[in-house]
Amino acid sequence: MTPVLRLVDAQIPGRLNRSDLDVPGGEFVGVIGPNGGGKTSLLRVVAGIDGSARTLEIAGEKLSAAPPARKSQLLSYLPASRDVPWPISVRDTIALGLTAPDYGRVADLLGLLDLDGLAARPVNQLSTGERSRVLLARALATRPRLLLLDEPLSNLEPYWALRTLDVLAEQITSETAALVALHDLHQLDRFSRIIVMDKGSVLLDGAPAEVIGDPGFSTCFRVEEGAAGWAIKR
Ligand SMILES: Nc1ncnc2c1ncn2[C@@H]1O[C@H](COP(=O)(O)OP(=O)(O)OP(=O)(O)O)[C@@H](O)[C@H]1O
Repeated sequence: MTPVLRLVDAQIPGRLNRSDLDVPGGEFVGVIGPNGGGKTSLLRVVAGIDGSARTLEIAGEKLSAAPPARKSQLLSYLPASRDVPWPISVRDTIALGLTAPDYGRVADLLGLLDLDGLAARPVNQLSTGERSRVLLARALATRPRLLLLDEPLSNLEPYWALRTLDVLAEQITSETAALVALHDLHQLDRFSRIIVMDKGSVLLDGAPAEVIGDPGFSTCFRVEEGAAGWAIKR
């Protein structure tokens, strides 16, 4: 079956070393790694924003050949920055994620992320966590084949961090996948696969337990899991 993502020989000079990645449908992938490890760089090359790749195909389609409307059905990219300069409403911000007006879909997303009470507010006047939920709703709007989310859990209160993982897991079907950058090591079991980026390369790639159990994991993160939870590696 055609993978949702096929990436061959991707690189951003000085940031991302030559990397290959195959993501079949149904995968919910956590992308972790130390600061500067290359998580954002990997997401940006897959989004077609930075760098180059010999092959970058989403659901078998060459991303660079896709017209903008098709591109937004193939993938959505949520950048790590939550800055939004526009004084436009939450409802209209979510609608901007769509390729054609569909206020039924916007209403569903407002409900899904508990944003009904904020729908008429200017998005640039929300708190950072509130804005995170709006931008996530916008990223989900087209039901893309591939979700690329850079730290969607940062700035969220515990309830919304957990609920966001539930919402994301519910979006995954056999024909879609998600790559989610995060730092919270307590959430790794929620993913079907974990990729560890270190020094601009994929260091580890596998099921959560396999990756956490690899000796390279604690060396790279300089933390280790003990009876009392994660602690600095001595
Ligand atoms: N615009 C840029 N120009 C040049 N180098 C950059 C740029 N952005 C990032 N880098 C460098 O590329 C490397 C990878 O950065 P990247 O942002 O991909 O890491 P990250 O794993 O997402 O980090 P973090 O956890 O801090 O968000 C780092 O060494 C960083 O300093």
